[in-house]
Amino acid sequence: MSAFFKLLARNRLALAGLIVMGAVVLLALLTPLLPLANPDVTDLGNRFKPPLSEGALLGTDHLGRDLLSRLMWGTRLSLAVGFAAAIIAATLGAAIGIIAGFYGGRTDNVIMRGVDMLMAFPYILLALAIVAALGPGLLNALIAVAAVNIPFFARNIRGITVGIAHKEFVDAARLCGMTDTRIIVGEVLPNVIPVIVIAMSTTVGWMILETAGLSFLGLGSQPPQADLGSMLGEARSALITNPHTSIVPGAMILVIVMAINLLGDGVRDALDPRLKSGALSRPMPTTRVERGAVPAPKRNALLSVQGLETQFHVKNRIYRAVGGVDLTVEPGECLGLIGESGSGKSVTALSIMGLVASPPGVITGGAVYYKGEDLIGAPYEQLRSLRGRRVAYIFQDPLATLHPLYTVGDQLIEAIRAHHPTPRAEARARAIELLKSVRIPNADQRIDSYPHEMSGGMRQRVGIAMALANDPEVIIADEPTTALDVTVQAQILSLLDDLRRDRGLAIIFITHDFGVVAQLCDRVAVMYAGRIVEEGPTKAILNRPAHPYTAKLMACVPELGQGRRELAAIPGLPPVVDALPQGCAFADRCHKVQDECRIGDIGLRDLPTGTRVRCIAPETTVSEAAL
Ligand SMILES: Nc1ncnc2c1ncn2[C@@H]1O[C@H](COP(=O)(O)OP(=O)(O)OP(=O)(O)O)[C@@H](O)[C@H]1O
Repeated sequence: MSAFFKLLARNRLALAGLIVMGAVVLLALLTPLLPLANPDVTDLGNRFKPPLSEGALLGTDHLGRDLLSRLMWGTRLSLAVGFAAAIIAATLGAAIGIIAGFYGGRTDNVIMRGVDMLMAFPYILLALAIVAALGPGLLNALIAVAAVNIPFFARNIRGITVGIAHKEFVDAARLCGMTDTRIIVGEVLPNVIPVIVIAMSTTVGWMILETAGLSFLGLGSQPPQADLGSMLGEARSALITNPHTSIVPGAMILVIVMAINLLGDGVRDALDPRLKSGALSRPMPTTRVERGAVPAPKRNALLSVQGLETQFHVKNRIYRAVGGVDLTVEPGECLGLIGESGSGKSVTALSIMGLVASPPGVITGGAVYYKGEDLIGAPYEQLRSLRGRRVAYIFQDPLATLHPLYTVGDQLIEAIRAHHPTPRAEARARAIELLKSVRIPNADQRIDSYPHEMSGGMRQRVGIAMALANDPEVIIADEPTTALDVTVQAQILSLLDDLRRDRGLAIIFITHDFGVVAQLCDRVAVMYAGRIVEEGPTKAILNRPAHPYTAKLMACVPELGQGRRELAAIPGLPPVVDALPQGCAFADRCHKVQDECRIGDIGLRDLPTGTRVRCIAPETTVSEAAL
């Protein structure tokens, strides 16, 4: 709750709305206690007194009644009716929407066609018809306003419920044998409540206006009772001669509706959890860079990452996702980047081309040298010309990266023409060639398929074809085979292996899977809590893992034909990256932990096996390794 208020307070307009609305509601609540004149007592001798007159701060109306007093009592009534109508409309509309969306089929059809019929009438006409049928009066106006707003809530909530009713957690609740009522109350309702609150906060102002409208027409509050609409209605005849009688209630309506709308927008933004990490704010075209000294290039590698540090600044917390990573990759070489989920592999890969979304991402240190040129902090135009053309990415889920409404051919052609303006026919021929090179059968026809018409393996090949579209020198593949079955995975791996041999591609291959590393990678870097803990030739690491974490990771992998062996899961969880411990981040989970492991910064040190390890008591000791 306090997080909600903090978020709300960050939005200055919403905060202003909250303060104004709070003051208006407080005044309305305190009205009976304030020393105000009786709002209904007429005094014809004192008609139309101007504002700031003695005994009448805001003047008097056509019957000599005190305008300040009528304004306070009228505001109280208008707010009460507006809020009551909003609560009634939200409750009934949400109930109707949830039932229609949850049960679907005929129930949904019958209910929603009824709602459609109500929505077919203009709001105010429908409200007028209801009041005409029930008779004028404030209660009937409230019923009319609530009734005309029920369809709005029903439609909104039904749409949300349809999506939720088909989610896995609802299926799981059904499988547990829960009744429909329990599923609706326990699973569906908590998910739609934020939407109801948001819809209410943005419509309550509208309902206050509608009630005022009915009172203005004489169908709401009846004389002598004052509400804001009836005050305006009564002042209509003196609009020119005594404008203050209209301005006073009119200004109050304006203030209330503006304040509620600003507050409603703020509530909506604060309730959306994606906004907390800046997900809906427009990301910068490249990751924000705030680094100190820039490390000099160590050697002339094709791509060399040095001391890379990337953080996420979310409110007052700092998540150190990447804490000083060094990597190099040469033409024709495949470097595996392996580690548990959350170890910082993807953030490292995305930082290379400045693709980490800012906000909240910030590169706080290090350098990325591509052919000796530092890419961190490079101008957007330079990065843009390198992205896809020199350094290309393949992501894990091609269904999420391919556009669902364009054919794969269109998307390939766009990728080709983004860097090399070529005639469309030529680009199409090249796209077919690319599809053939990733072994898609019937490439000439498949080019006109939409992503959903292809299998997962084929889509992933399209992703690879797109990465190859501009003949890049480096490909960064972020778990491209995780979502695929083993046969397709083997095909994709052999395809990548052939490509790097034929074209001299450098590949950084991110994975969880040591099997994949063994098959494809020349060298491997093991990441833990944002740092490389072991790095070296694949064979050396697979034969003699030196870091206890690497050894434990490998012990988790089942091996066919190796007899019965206990699969040792690593106890505990990786540390949270906004509170990393001193010394070795793996210490709490390590079976060889000593006091020294928790002190200072442990650096990477070379072992005679040709690997480097960040551990003071490696599994393979120097003398052992030298044997
Ligand atoms: N927008 C964000 N805000 C805060 N923290 C983030 C954000 N994005 C990533 N992180 C954190 O950065 C760390 C590294 O994430 P990253 O995605 O690089 O892990 P990973 O090793 O690639 O995991 P996986 O294998 O599951 O993809 C994680 O602890 C994650 O929680």
